[in-house]
Amino acid sequence: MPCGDGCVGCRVQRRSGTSATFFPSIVCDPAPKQMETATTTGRTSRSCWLRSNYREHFAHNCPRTRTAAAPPTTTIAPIASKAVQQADALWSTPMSPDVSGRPPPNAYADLSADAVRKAARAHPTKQHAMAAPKEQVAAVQTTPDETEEAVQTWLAELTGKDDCNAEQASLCTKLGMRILQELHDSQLEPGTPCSQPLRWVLHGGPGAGKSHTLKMARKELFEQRLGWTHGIRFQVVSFQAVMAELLEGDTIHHALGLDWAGERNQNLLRTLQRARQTLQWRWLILDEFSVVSAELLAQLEHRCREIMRDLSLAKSFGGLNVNLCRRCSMGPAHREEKGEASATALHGQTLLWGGPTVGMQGLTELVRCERTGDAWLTEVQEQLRRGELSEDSHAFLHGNVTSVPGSWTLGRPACGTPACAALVGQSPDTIRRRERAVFQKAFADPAAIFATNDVKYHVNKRALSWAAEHKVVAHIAVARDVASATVLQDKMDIATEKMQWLQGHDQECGGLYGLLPLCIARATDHLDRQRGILKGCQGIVVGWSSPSEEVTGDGVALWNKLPEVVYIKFYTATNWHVSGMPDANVYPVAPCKRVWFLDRHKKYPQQLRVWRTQFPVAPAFAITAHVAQGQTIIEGVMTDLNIGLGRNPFTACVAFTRVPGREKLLLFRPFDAKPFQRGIGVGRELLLRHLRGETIDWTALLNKYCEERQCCICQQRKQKGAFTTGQWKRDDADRVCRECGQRYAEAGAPWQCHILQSLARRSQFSAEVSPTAVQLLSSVVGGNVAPVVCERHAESLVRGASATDGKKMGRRCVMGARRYNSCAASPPGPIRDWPVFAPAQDKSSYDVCWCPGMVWTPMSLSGV
Ligand SMILES: Nc1ncnc2c1ncn2[C@@H]1O[C@H](COP(=O)(O)OP(=O)(O)OP(=O)(O)O)[C@@H](O)[C@H]1O
Repeated sequence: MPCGDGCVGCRVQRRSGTSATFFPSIVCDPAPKQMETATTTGRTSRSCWLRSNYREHFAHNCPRTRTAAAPPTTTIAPIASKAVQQADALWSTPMSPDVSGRPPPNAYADLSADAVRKAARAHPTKQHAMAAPKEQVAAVQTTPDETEEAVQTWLAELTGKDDCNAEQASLCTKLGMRILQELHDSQLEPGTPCSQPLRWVLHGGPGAGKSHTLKMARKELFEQRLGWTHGIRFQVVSFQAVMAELLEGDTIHHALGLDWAGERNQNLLRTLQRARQTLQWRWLILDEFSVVSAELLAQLEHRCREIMRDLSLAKSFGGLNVNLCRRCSMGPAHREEKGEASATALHGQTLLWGGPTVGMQGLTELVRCERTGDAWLTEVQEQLRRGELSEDSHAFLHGNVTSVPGSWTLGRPACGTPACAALVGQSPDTIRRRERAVFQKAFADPAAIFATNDVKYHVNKRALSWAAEHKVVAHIAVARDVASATVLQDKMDIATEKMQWLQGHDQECGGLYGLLPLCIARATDHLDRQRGILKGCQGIVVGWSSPSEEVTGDGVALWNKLPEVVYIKFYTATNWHVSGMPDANVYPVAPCKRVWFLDRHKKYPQQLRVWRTQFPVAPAFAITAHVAQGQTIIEGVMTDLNIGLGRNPFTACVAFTRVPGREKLLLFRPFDAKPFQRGIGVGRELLLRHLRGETIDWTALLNKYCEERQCCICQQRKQKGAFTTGQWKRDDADRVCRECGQRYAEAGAPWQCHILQSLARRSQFSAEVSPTAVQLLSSVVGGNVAPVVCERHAESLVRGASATDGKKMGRRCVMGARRYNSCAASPPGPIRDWPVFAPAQDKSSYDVCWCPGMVWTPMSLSGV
């Protein structure tokens, strides 16, 4: 993050009273505290950024709106609206007058959309590396280069390589040794037992070079030295398509044919086809497995057993060598069907925790951050990752007072930059203004990475300022919403309604934008696997077939009717060319139609159906952290660490760790340090220790984290989850587990007697107050004392045997009461301190049996 006019080396000094404060990073205008909530309020916040433009346009184009009186009122929660205002303020650059009403040249207007689309459907001129060939030859292929010598030469060269550090070399050696072992095994006599496959984990912090190492091993060893082909001898998979694209691999689901739809027979057929293609797989490399749930890992393993030629059921992953690449970053992004969850999750966990025979055999840890040489940034990244953000780092990030100095040494900025020296003595506001001027210019283009889709949606408003800055007209594709007959009956003013739909969140409208600015775009679907245009793939709109209706003004052109295609130049791993197109990597994207429901929050059946037609792309000014995983973004990143206490801090860390240096990082707004100071769950560290082969004191951990308490009914000791919160918190011995409670509730006897501790039917509780007890109490307090019915307790009596109710009520069954009364002659505790009850005025008000809990409950007696 630069100080002054772009110096990257120092932290700008500013005077504040007697102490010097520093600005290592740039933070845009401090936002009010409530902004935090805006991040978490979800989708209540709506963009109104084009409303006025569109309203005007709509009024001229839709006859029904001319008579429609009131403009639509969009309700925006006050807190959320502040977030919108801030985004608007940041990117509300006025449109350039030069471009107003002047459409940009469209070199693609004359192309025939149909012909181009037909050409795009044909196979790409160059096969994209990522997509596995549709049908591999089933016959076993041998590669002549597959020799021990080839492997050993490569291993020997590793030591002299500049781009391979010691830990990375250690993993490469591991892979190489395994290949040598397999080559050796292939020489053995048939029937001789072979060595165990390698199941290994590669772990490291952000930017440690995990993907780099895997790529190196794949390209240099597998492909160049051994002549292996991806998809035939080895497979690289990842959970998300964008991650897979980065590694030139494939998604887990696609590569292994998971979750196929259709008939079972069809699936079996496809499984057979897949098995033919995977006949010679020897290696499976899974990147970013920290976002893979235990269920999916189990499914993957199961599918490997199904499709691999090794028929031994005892072998995990069907006898494949498996390399899992892991970052301690985010939680699983994937959840499986509930029905199967527990069984498959357990199996998935066994693969990690089960030890070398069934699971992972060990791990290699990459400890050096290779992405950035910025020691300060690396330290802050590590603090964020570990959940141990120091107060000083937090203060540095906000330009607040710190307890340690930055670059200010010996009365001058240590960086020696004149621009930084000029800032000395300036007011904090001036410094901030100048810094903002620097960052706003520098961060006009870079992607913003956010934890959730909601904030990301607002940041995409940058499209208008981007267009103004690049002196082009901002083209907005207006979605076409066709309402079903039920909607037309239900909604009286459909024109006004439609305007509001256009401003809705794309996630709620079939994943298609209502108003879609077309400049920098990102595919929201897999548009063409062969060419690597997958979900999340980025590109720039370069042209379109002429739209029939266009309204221009203020540097914005609204397309009332969508063009047949827009031409987008996609940045894919490999280059390709659609015949008939003037440029490489330009792809025609046609609008698609999706269904969404106005009453989506209602339980099924949803009836208010709307069909939306729009291009399946989104503005690419902002992406979610999940999409950004695994990328190194050298252009810079804008991110938001203001995530609120409930969110996962690791998601925010992903954005923070994508950059090669602090000057490439912009924090969207101030953030609270607390979510980043809560440490990380013990599980992550434990798994690492387990994989390292360290001895873990499981008994001590069980005692600490898996406390057990006894159920008074079944007498079994159970963990917290087996009790309701109230029962778990009980400090007496009458705790009842969920299972017992449920059993008694089903039998119609959910009320617990505090004397016998058993559960009983309501009829087993007497409606009479024991005369012995009244007599006893009267003798103690020296007057006519009668128990009083407490309506509050009476109410709780019928609700069941919760711990709190039980305590208040002192509920006892008839037998329990008898037993109590028989020993009540010598009640525990100082009798004189017993509470004195007002005499009952009207016995008829005693409609509930055991109301005077405080008098009758042994707990109350002993408690006073
Ligand atoms: N040994 C090395 N020498 C030089 N550069 C390296 C080395 N290892 C990795 N890099 C570079 O560091 C950057 C980060 O590497 P990579 O993306 O592989 O890290 P990662 O561990 O996968 O990161 P993350 O988990 O954050 O996605 C890349 O630009 C890569 O080229």
